[in-house]
Amino acid sequence: MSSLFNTTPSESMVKLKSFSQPKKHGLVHRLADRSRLLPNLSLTRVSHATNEMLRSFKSPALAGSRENGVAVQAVPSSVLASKDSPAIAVPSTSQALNVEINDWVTSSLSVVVVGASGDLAKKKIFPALFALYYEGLLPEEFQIFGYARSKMSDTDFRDLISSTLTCRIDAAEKCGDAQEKFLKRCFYQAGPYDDSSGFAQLNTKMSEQEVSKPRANRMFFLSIPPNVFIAAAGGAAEQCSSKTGWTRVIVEKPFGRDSTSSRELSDGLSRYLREDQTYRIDHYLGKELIENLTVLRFANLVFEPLWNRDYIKSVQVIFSENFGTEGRGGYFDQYGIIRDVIQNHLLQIVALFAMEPPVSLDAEDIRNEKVKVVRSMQPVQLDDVVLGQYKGRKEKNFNLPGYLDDATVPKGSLTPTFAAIAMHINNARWDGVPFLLKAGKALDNRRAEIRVQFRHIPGNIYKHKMGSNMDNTSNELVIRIQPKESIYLKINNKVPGLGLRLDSTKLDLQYQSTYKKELPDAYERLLLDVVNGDKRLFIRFDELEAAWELYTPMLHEIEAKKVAPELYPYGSRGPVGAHYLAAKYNVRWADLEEESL
Ligand SMILES: NC(=O)C1=CN([C@@H]2O[C@H](COP(=O)(O)OP(=O)(O)OC[C@H]3O[C@@H](n4cnc5c(N)ncnc54)[C@H](OP(=O)(O)O)[C@@H]3O)[C@@H](O)[C@H]2O)C=CC1
Ligand SMILES: O=C1O[C@H](COP(=O)(O)O)[C@@H](O)[C@H](O)[C@H]1O
Repeated sequence: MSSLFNTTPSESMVKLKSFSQPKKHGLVHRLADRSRLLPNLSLTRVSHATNEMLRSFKSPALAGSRENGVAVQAVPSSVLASKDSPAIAVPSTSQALNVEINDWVTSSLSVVVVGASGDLAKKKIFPALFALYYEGLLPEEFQIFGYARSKMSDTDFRDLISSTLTCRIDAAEKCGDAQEKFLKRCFYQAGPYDDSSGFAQLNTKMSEQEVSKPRANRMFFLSIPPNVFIAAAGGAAEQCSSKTGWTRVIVEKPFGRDSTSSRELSDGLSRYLREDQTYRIDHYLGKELIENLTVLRFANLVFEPLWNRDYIKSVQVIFSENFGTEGRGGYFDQYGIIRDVIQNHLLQIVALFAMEPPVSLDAEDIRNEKVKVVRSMQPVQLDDVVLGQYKGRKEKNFNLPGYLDDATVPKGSLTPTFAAIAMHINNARWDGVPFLLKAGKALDNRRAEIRVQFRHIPGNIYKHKMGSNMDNTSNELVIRIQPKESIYLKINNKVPGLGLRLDSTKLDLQYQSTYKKELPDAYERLLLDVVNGDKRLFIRFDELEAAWELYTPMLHEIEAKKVAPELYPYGSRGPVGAHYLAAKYNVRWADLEEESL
């Protein structure tokens, strides 16, 4: 427990700061917040966790409040000397403070990548950290520490990171110099995950670098297989918790295999970390178009009134990849596509899509609404599930391997690499609207999108001009998450000319041509949010529990009955069974109707 949790109210003082504007969100606003407040050493970002903590003091004078634009921040008296010109002093306590202070004048930031030799670290984490550094979004005093069992010197580690860094096309200026400076801030410590000795050495190494600022904030990314999550969290928390600032830990999925294992994992982690320190990442929540989903819904009058069972006939959330499990078969076989993609990424999208308007953009308000809608969903029935597994395909010039051809996949595995699922939300807004989720590997293209099918136009006076297939004439809203990020609305329009002929065309927002800016990777957004203590895009423990409750009985049934997946050829459109599932709900998979990307 942090010392602030242990201190009595009298040992802390409360700092009041007036904000003339309401709390803002988004990268630009966060930057604005930071630069606006940087000169003022009393800058503190008031997180929900801090407010919760303040409320728990139960003293009206000390309780946190945001009323009338006044944010209240608790700061230990040992840190702040005076209300107006706070002199910063190193807290005398030897315990971790975990105070929510992001004051980069007085604090340094250390980012520890546990599992630094691994695939995710190289593919996503180091490039994202460099992008944030290049954009000037990290504090002046920051350093990166790699931790893994592999033996490496600092130089080897810098070479490894260097091979992962690229410069953005639209931000290549002085990028080489920035890379060099970035690499000088990288250090490596080898050690085991299940023994605290290595973490103790890491702590020493970190402390040696964290000398220029009185406070050191520490952020850990557990980029390791789940069997070592708890041990590594324990080692990191016990040996490396910051004694002067906050300590936050990012945990990657999989968060268990079912309700029971997920709860065990949460319990294990909670032995070392409080919920407010734990950041469960779902990188789909960091994607630009997903971040935009709530903007689209709640900042445009035209959509929200239609966002219900009266106007929407079905919602489809589609994820497809045109490559197999290449290289990750060992991991994948223990999970399968439902646990790998649907239970987390696609369900999170559905929750954001279908939730009621939150009271505010505060992380807890959003997450409260997400939990509510997930808990309104029916647990998935096996009748509403179609499973598939890709098989090899031989053509004249190439040979595409099947899932079972992967040497790391057990012979005869029944693990699905494709699933289509119908879900139902039992609430007043969505009663009777099928949510069709589809995810597959080794299909004919790579895409992720949300497709909203609107109902037919009642009493349509143009019916005779529109052809007999009413589905082709209904409006459809498509939110393409990737690639070629876009939002378009299919509408019926008069074909220009003297006659009266209608066709279906698009009101089309293409990000590439409209914004002319390379979009940040999801990990950049999410890592920055952790730095800023913003939990809006991270999964709360009760959300996770509710999510597993929807899928666990069905997953167990599949395993108990040894349900065989329908085979589909590598590079195809997936198993035929998926069409029957859609037909059962009187809809078609809309991605199949459209030209491929
Ligand atoms: N890669 C990806 O695209 C994604 C990964 N994830 C999740 O992120 C985490 C990291 O993924 P990824 O980087 O692919 O994982 P890796 O398999 O590459 O493992 C990361 C590191 O952990 C160590 N390690 C590997 N296997 C074991 C083991 N059995 N016991 C102890 N240590 C081991 C290795 O380092 P060393 O031997 O040096 O200690 C390895 O470099 C996982 O939880 C994964 O499920 C989530 C989404 C996507
Ligand atoms: O979490 C995962 O996501 C990736 C797909 O992520 P994307 O950002 O490239 O769309 C998926 O390939 C992987 O199996 C899964 O674990």
